[in-house]
Amino acid sequence: MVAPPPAAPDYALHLAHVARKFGAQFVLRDVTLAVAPGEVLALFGGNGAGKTTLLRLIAGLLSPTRGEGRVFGYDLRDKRSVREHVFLMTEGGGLYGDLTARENLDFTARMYGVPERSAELLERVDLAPAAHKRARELSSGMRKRLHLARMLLAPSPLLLLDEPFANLDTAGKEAVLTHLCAAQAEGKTILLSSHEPELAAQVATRQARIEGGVLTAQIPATQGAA
Ligand SMILES: Nc1ncnc2c1ncn2[C@@H]1O[C@H](COP(=O)(O)OP(=O)(O)OP(=O)(O)O)[C@@H](O)[C@H]1O
Repeated sequence: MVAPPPAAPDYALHLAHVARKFGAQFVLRDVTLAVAPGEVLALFGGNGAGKTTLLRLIAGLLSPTRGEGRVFGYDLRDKRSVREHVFLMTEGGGLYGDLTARENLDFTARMYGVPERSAELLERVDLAPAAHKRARELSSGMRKRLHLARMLLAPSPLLLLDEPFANLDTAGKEAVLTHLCAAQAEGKTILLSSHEPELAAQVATRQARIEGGVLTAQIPATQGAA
């Protein structure tokens, strides 16, 4: 049975002993995590450690094999409510390849029920010249910029960002940092996975590392993650 959300949840995200396996292999074995509203948590871990799996699970795209979790008080099993509170940015998801960059943003606005402002957002992420290119014709860095524009459009209070700095040039990485800081200043809660500790540390209020299916370190950002 799915429990109702508390009237005033203390946490943006709360996970208790969450595990997830694919076939016989446990990718996440025992993840317990509490994230307060407004925190920016950077997740580190080697290739295949389970970062994307954890983000997809929090976004309601995967179910935990074991354990419990809540997003703003909503049980992870209540996927519809969870998805209403979460924006997930992953390399593979979220964009429609046959739609142009602009059409993707128009569609995102309609999906969230917010006013369309695609031209302005394409300017903000330096993608205006590619407005009429199909998403599948964009380079990976340009697709990342389009994802960033989608993030700016999303009203979701919890942002889950899978490697937001990957495949970007220096200016693009700076732009991501600027937009993340702005999102945090607006009160958003952010979980981001990264292989770039120096960049992530510039915006993270806390850092954690996934290793062997568990979170091995949850430390304040100032102490470093490596
Ligand atoms: N849908 C799936 N079916 C089977 N195995 C999967 C699935 N999704 C992920 N895995 C496996 O789970 C493990 C963790 O993958 P995941 O993508 O979460 O790692 P990651 O930490 O994000 O890695 P990277 O840093 O390389 O992006 C990998 O061994 C991967 O092959």
